[in-house]
Amino acid sequence: MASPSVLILRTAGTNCDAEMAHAFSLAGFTPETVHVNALAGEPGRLAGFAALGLPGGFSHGDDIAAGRILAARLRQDLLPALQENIERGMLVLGVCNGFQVLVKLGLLPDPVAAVQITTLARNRSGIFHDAWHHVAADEESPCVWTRGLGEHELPSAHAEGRFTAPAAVLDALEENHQVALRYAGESPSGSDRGIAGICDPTGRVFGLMPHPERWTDPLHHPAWTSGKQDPAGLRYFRNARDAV
Ligand SMILES: NC(=O)CC[C@H](N)C(=O)O
Repeated sequence: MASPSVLILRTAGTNCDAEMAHAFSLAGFTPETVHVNALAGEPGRLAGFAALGLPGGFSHGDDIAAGRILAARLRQDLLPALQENIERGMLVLGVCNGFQVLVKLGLLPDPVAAVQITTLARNRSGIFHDAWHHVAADEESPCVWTRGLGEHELPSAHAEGRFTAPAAVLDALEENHQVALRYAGESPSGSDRGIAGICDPTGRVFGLMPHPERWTDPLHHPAWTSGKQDPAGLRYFRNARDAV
């Protein structure tokens, strides 16, 4: 079978696009990195891709709030095209700044409604947090990206990672198993209910604050010399490949 293609979306300030493209290619995808200006001029291009990746970084300098400006740009120029392609089965992954964009655009938690009902606020500590920690996937979640992952480690690097929403929204997300990923220990950001990542009701659209694309090789882990390292980050991308 031909290698499925993934569109990696970038704009001014994106800085994790190369790592994300590499992770997808290790899992068997053919990545193509496209600037938002090019895609906005030709939204029909999305139809040629099996998956869409929104990488981490500091899009538009995190001005106003992280992900806010790119989300507004996507709402203005690409929202119907994104919704149509999600509806036909396109997989979507937002990592860190990409998760912030998905949440602020409202593609998470529900791409059909596309209304913002959750946010990623400043970390409770008030500082940029950069460390490895334990996370746990909800095995009952429909999320295709986290299938079979259980508890594992991932690195994070963010200043605005505190997932928060009204209690009724959090209750609904938990009930539907849309909280696909939680911090297993203390949340580095102070997220409500330890939330690290959520998916849409179909499980195909997924966003998370930690960076799976930064752990695709045993040598990426700080304890690599212990020799016990199975790069869990790569499994997210392999799961997507299996789901295509
Ligand atoms: N690594 C990232 O994508 C960082 C996201 C965003 N700039 C923040 O600091 O919260």
